[in-house]
Parts: sequence; C-alpha cells; structure tokens
Amino acid sequence: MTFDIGPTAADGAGSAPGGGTILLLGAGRMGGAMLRGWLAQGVPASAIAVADPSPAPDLVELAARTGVRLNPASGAPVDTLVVAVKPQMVESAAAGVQTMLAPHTLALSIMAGKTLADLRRLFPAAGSVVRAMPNLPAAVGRGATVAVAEAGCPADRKERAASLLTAVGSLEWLADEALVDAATALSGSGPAYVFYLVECLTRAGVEVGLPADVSERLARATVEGAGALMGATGQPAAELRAGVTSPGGTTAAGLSKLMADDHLQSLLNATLRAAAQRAAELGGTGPKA
Ligand SMILES: NC(=O)C1=CN([C@@H]2O[C@H](COP(=O)(O)OP(=O)(O)OC[C@H]3O[C@@H](n4cnc5c(N)ncnc54)[C@H](OP(=O)(O)O)[C@@H]3O)[C@@H](O)[C@H]2O)C=CC1
Ligand SMILES: O=C(O)[C@@H]1CCC=N1
Repeated sequence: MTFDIGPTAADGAGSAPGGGTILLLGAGRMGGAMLRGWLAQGVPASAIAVADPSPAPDLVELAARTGVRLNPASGAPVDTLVVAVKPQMVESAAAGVQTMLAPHTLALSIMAGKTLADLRRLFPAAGSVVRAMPNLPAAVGRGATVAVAEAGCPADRKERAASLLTAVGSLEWLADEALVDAATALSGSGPAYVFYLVECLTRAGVEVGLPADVSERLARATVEGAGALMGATGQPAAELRAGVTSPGGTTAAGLSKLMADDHLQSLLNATLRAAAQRAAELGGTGPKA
C-alpha cells in the first residue's frame, strides 16, 4: 500500500509544529494518543495523514470530523514519518511507505527496541532518523518521553521531533542510545506497573474488609491523588512518604511489611531487567511474537 499526503508545506499545505507534513504509520493506542495530542496543540489536520489498514471506529470518526486523511492512495514524500506500529509488524509496514521518504524526511520512531541502525535499514531514503520512547499518559498530555537522534541529525529535524513529542508531554534527549531500552523498561512500561499496583491495592482492600467497589474507588483515587501531589509539590518521593508516616502509626506498620528485606526493590529491579531485556530482543529483525 502507498499513500498520497498531497501537497507538502512548501506547497502551502497546513504545517505541523516545526513545519511540514506528517504521515502516522499505525494509529493504535500510542499513535492515536499522539495524533489527538497534535490536533489539540493546533497541528492542522490538513498536514496529517494516517496509514492504518484496519482503523478503529473512533479513528474513522476523528478523521471524518477533523479532516485528517486516512489511508490516502498513492505516494508523495512527507516531511515527517512517525512510526507507531508494533516492532513485530514494522518490516512489512515499512514496505508500504518507501515512496514517502526523501532527503527532507525525518523518520521518528516510537517502537520499543528498534534501534537507530534498525531505523536506518528500514527507512533508507529518509534524511534523518530519531528514536523515541513515549508512554501512554501522552493520551492526556502527560507523557514522559525520551529520544535519541542519529549522529549528525540537523538541529531543525531534532526540533521538529521535539515539537511533536512535547505536544503530548515532557521530553528528555538522551546522549547515549544504550539508555533507551532502560528508559523503555521504566517509563515506557511504567504506567502498567502503576495500574497493577491499583489492582493489588484493590484486592488488598477487600482482604481487610472493604466492599470491592469502594476498595477500587479508594485505590484509584489514592494513586491519582498521590501522583498529583508529587507533581504539584515537586518534593522528593521519600520526603512525601515521610510526610504520610507518623512515628508509631499505621503507615509505619504497613511499610514495615512493604519495605521488609528490600523485597519490592528486588522485584522492581527484576521487573525492569526483564522489560529492558525484551526491548533488546525486539531490536534487529526481532522475534516474530
Ligand atoms: N502502548 C504503549 O503504552 C506504548 C507503546 N509504544 C510503542 O508504540 C507502538 C504501538 O504500540 P500500541 O499503540 O500499543 O499498539 P497498537 O496495536 O495499539 O497500535 C498499532 C497500530 O498499528 C496498526 N498496524 C498494523 N499493521 C500495520 C501496517 N502494516 N501499517 C500501518 N498500521 C499498521 C495496528 O492495526 P491492527 O490493530 O489492525 O493490527 C494498530 O492500529 C509499538 O511499537 C510500541 O512499542 C511506545 C510507548 C508506549
Ligand atoms: O509493552 C510494550 O512493548 C510497549 C512499549 C512500552 C510500553 N508498551
């Protein structure tokens, strides 16, 4: 499949932050979240095309309502290709967009594991490549993203990548690509660990006698509130924890179990090691599943 995004910014089409046209390859949970962030930040819908062979109904509705082009036919080069398909799918997905690449094209990937060298191989005609790792709170403009650019990437291409990534949250550029898999394990996958904490707190609340619905509401509100407090105060987590922990009180009693023998720390160390290891496995031509 090839795509025609129509006239480029140079022809007077709408332009993305930093200028130019965008092709979003894959608009599932993360790609869709980024697309909504760009539109909310005022990127003109006319600058954006989406390639996704079986778009979800809400994406079809969004495209019809905003004018974002969905699976347009035939090809012309774009300024930015955002690669948001699963790493296991990218070999076949990349084949359909080769005619959209030109020396002025920035290929910006959010795929876990795929390295700058992989991106160079997959998108050989793109002028520049940037590898990023956002996370799902991007859906509400609160994503935490890291990114690394290939050596020699021009400043204006990095700025273009930064504009698209900061439209959905914070961005840290990493100097060392080797750190991206570790960041993927922490912040890329991290929201899932926090959601699992809410599930566990809910079950533990039931264990100490709360009705399940009350327990779930309290667990959710506690995590939301704790996160908001941390964000609003900027205080170190350990200080905030100390603020909850009255000497000889209930929290100290609870933490004596949670912190015993560094069990949770060891578990999180193993958790991040496993996630980082999986990111490394997804690089190269990667496993198929
Ligand atoms: N989910 C997350 O929290 C995060 C994900 N990422 C990365 O983002 C990427 C996408 O993940 P996620 O959004 O969760 O996955 P999804 O499966 O939700 O989204 C991928 C989308 O790509 C579509 N797709 C499949 N094949 C093609 C193709 N050939 N051309 C165009 N589109 C295609 C899929 O369609 P269909 O469903 O029909 O197959 C789907 O809509 C991954 O590389 C992941 O590593 C990064 C950070 C966080
Ligand atoms: O689980 C995954 O592979 C993706 C990358 C980070 C979050 N979700």
